[in-house]
Amino acid sequence: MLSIDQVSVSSKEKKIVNHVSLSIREGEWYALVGQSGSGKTLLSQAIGRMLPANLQVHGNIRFNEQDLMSLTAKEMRSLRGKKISYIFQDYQGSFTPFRTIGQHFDEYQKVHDISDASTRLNQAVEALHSVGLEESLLKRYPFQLSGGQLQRVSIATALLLSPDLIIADEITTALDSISGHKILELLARRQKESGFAILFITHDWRHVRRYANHLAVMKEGQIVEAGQKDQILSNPQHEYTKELIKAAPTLQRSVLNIRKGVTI
Ligand SMILES: Nc1ncnc2c1ncn2[C@@H]1O[C@H](COP(=O)(O)OP(=O)(O)OP(=O)(O)O)[C@@H](O)[C@H]1O
Repeated sequence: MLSIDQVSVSSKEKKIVNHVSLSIREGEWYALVGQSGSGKTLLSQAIGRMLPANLQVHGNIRFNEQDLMSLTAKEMRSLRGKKISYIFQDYQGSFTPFRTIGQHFDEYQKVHDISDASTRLNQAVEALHSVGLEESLLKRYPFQLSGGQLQRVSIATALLLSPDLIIADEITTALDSISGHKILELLARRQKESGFAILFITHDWRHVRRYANHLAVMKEGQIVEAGQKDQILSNPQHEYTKELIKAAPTLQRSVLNIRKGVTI
């Protein structure tokens, strides 16, 4: 469904993402890991044409047989949210403090041409229920919600229009570990129900181990290794992947388990 072919992202000074290729299939949970600054976020922003204005992108990005690089800005805006949605680490930044949660939903729906007010309300209530939240939250302001609740609202909004691909960029980093765990369990449940694919950017190997089917390892703007998660965890080829796995102590046990044939 998503095919990235020889994509580079450059500033005037340097190439930051360097000829990256990867493809994500329907319903897949595709993890992208790698050191800080390796270009994971910029690559994910390039997909939705959300890059900062000082950066240029080259290469081919196809989504459901559509060439994303050739879409107009308007076509791209309509595709974002409907077909490809983002969930960010900085969920606070996704909300305007003086607007209620209901007004956030309403605005998002209006941008996507849902013109009937009662349809918008019903859809928002259903979306909140689907992430385990009460309808009464619609009247509240973002500061009246916990971090976990706000991130649930972000997920509900991202899933509102039933996209085919969710891009989730370190979505649990700002949460405590229990809230983070609940958020990922929720995302996994919604994925089972709806069948969307996820590009999942993370530093946490425990999350890779638990949720991903596929894995790509990025270093200094390039993908150094990609493949089925179990295969890479049990038999990493690149030195950098080996180093990363070694640096994640809890993963060591899991790798041993894979080698012994225990499912992780
Ligand atoms: N607008 C920009 N102009 C120039 N360089 C940028 C810009 N945005 C990001 N960079 C640089 O590009 C590199 C890659 O950034 P990116 O945010 O994609 O890394 P990352 O792998 O997502 O890191 P992290 O895991 O810390 O989020 C970094 O060195 C960053 O400083």
